[in-house]
Amino acid sequence: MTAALEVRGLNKSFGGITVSKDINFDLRPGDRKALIGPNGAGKTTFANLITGIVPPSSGEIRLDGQALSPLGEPQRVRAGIAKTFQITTLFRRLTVRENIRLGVQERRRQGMRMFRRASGDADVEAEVADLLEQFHLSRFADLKVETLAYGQQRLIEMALTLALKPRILILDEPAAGVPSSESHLIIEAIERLPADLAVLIIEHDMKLVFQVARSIVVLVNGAILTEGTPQEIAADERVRELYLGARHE
Ligand SMILES: Nc1ncnc2c1ncn2[C@@H]1O[C@H](COP(=O)(O)OP(=O)(O)OP(=O)(O)O)[C@@H](O)[C@H]1O
Repeated sequence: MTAALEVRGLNKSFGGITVSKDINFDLRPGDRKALIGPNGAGKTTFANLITGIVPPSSGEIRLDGQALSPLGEPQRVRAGIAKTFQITTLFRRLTVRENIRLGVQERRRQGMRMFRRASGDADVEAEVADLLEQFHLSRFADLKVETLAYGQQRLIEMALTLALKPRILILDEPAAGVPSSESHLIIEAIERLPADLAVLIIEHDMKLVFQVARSIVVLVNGAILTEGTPQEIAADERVRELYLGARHE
């Protein structure tokens, strides 16, 4: 089966520094792939190359065989590539429901422009209710975002991103800043994502990575060191050195 997302020979340099080195990477429908690596390994840059925030120096990224290079960031979102919103983009004084409704309405507006398809308020509300349910946010629906725990705010971000109906979902540090007592909320939400969605998780929290990822890519100095199942990665001496070496010195 053709990969939904194919990255071939991707390179990126900032000035004289190469931050992405000859990256080859596939993401298929249903994948739960994690990208890990030490600070500065180039994980965020790789995500930014996929979403179109930064252009590559060379190489190619294709979605269903189509080169993404002509498309800017908003066009890639419309093509189905979405990265989680950051909390700063939530309207903190609006309720959870109002925030998610804005996301659904925005996607429908885009859709109408493209397909001239009319959609009623009832459809919007039904979709909002489904997203609230999926992320176990229904009981908080009419509370202001600012009153919720940080972990729940990160769930709202995820729900908003899902409102875009992406095919490729990039979760950029979904557990960052979330207290460990709330990290199960994030893990459960990832486990409940639609089965056919292609998911790439960039995360430092190894507990989360090993719990939700079915395959793990290790990036070091901009290059892929190895890719494997969680069991293979956990047993890989080079990876153990990377993560444990410093602590055992
Ligand atoms: N716009 C930019 N201009 C110049 N250098 C950059 C730019 N963006 C990133 N870099 C450099 O590229 C390298 C990789 O950064 P990147 O943020 O992609 O790594 P990362 O693996 O996501 O790190 P972290 O885990 O700390 O977030 C770093 O050395 C960084 O300083």
